[in-house]
Amino acid sequence: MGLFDKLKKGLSKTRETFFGGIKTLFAGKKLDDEVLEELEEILIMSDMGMETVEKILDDLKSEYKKQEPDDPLLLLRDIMVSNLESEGFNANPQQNPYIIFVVGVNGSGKTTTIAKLSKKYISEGKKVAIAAADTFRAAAIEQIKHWGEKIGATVIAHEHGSDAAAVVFDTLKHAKSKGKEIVIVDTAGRLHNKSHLMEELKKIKRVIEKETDGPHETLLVLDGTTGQNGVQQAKAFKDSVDITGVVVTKLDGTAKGGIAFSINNQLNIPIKMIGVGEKEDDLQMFDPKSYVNALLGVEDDG
Ligand SMILES: Nc1nc2c(ncn2[C@@H]2O[C@H](COP(=O)(O)OP(=O)(O)OP(=O)(O)O)[C@@H](O)[C@H]2O)c(=O)[nH]1
Repeated sequence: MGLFDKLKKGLSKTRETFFGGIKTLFAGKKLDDEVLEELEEILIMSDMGMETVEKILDDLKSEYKKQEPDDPLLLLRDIMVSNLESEGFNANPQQNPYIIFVVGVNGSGKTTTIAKLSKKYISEGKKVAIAAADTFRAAAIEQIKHWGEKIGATVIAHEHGSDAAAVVFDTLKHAKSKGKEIVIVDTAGRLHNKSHLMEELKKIKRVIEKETDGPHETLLVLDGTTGQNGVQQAKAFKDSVDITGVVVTKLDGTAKGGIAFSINNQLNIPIKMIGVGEKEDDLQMFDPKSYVNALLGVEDDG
């Protein structure tokens, strides 16, 4: 199965529940008030966020008048795409080591994301070191070690319960002495309380800043099924560490695929990757056009 087919399959729940209905709604009709009202309802239900829905509708109305398109669905597609911000995969970063700091609550898909990213860099011929800095959970250390072995990345780990910042310090030292071009830092998603967690993340960040010119990327991994709660959670992370990109996972498990727009808009952070299933290839680099095509059931025209 090709990447787009995987994406389409992963987004079938949200397409079948909400977005797919737009095609039928538009078929052979003029975009009059009634059609636009129904469209508005679909978009709101998809968790897109009111502000984005209004912006998309305004753009659609004015462009529809101007362009009189044969296929308004493609016009809507283009407008939706312009409301999503993405940032490509930095395959050949100039900084060495290039440091990717990964944060997010437990269970959001951090480990899967780290494994996938490491694999991608390894396939680009880069050497990868992973800091097992979620020392709060013994299982997390084991899980990341297991992945490291599987994909050929070195994992630097200390004992369960040890100082996370010290693990990061050692990983940076290792990367510099062994010529590892990419360092990925796994972190805890839950400590005794939220402020404790945020303090730990800040401490790790200070270590990275002191030892290198990084972090070069700070990725927040967000479970797409948590909807608006996830967006609130993201704000807390954003306030503590500067998030440079979001990874939205488990989009296959939600009917509300509009959440990607909401995240983009409310947080003002580009989406880097999305997860649409549990298999390795189901975590994809985020491409707004393919995403919207898959939502609307439009063929991918590149
Ligand atoms: N359906 C689906 N499941 C996913 C996706 N991404 C991750 N998962 C699953 O979600 C669960 C949690 O993923 P992990 O990568 O272990 O998450 P984590 O944030 O590292 O969690 P901890 O190990 O608990 O800290 C696993 O069972 C994954 O297989 C996705 O895009 N879709």
